[in-house]
Amino acid sequence: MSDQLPVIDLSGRDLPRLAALIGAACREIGFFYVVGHGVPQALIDQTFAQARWFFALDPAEKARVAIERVGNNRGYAALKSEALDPTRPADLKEAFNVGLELAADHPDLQAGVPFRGLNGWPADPAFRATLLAYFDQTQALGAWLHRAFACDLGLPPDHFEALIDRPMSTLRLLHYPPQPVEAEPGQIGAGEHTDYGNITLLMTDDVGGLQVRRRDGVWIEAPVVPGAYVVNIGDCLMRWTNDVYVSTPHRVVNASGRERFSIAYFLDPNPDALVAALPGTVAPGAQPNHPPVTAADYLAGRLDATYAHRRGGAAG
Ligand SMILES: O=C(O)CCC(=O)C(=O)O
Ligand SMILES: [Fe+2]
Repeated sequence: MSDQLPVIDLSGRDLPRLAALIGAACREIGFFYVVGHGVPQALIDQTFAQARWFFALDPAEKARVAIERVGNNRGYAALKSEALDPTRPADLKEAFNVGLELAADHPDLQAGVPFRGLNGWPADPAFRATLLAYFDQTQALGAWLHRAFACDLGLPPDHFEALIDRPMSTLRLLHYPPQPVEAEPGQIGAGEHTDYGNITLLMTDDVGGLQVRRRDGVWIEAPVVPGAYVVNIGDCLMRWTNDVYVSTPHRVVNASGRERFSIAYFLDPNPDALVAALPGTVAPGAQPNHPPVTAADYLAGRLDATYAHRRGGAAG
């Protein structure tokens, strides 16, 4: 079994050829890098610069956009407020989440569509503009990857298009302070977990620390590949493909002695997308592995299990 994750060059966007490479990675390990992805490096650099600016703000400023206040899984999640692996102490990371940006009078908000809500923004308009531009670029890249998935699965390339075009996606800035000496035993940057959505597009700085658990249980490093996105399959797409694609456990151990920044784009489908075994993924005569569920119900169930601030019927 390889101890390296595949690196796939998307330049030229040759769909049938790339779909085969991407599909193989999704079936075998559920993790791959993409280069030639078309997201401008300048925008990536600006987004990291904005992340550094935001996480350096006073605690009181960050608290103004706290996830508990903003709601709908948006805003600032403080250090040690989450445990991705509930059997371990809380994660040594802080985060800032952005969802699909809607006008205050958007009908989805009046209608109470799940996961629709207003983003909470710190005062600097450049922060908002940069993050929204980045959100759009990664959503577009993710949409193209879904064309490749469809092609690999024997479906029309646009199969997912209308199911992911008003997504519940979250753009998440992450900051991992250097692992402190007083960390509790077993406390790491991000505990072992699988992601919840369809795919995650992860950009990291040069610090490293992402680890991926191969299907034989062995942990391997996901080294920094400058400019590349780490793409991984989430549980929702695994379920949608009737477990043909695999979501793979991963974690972050920041043993570098330096602070670490990363930017994750979690691509979740539209709230009302029905996640039911895709045509061709169930063997003739067999039953699907999972009952159908809407993408919103599925995501809500997964987030509720991880985040204390959502428990007890709170709207956010
Ligand atoms: O920061 C990273 O490198 C990965 C974070 C991650 O896996 C997550 O937030 O789901
Ligand atoms: Fe993750």
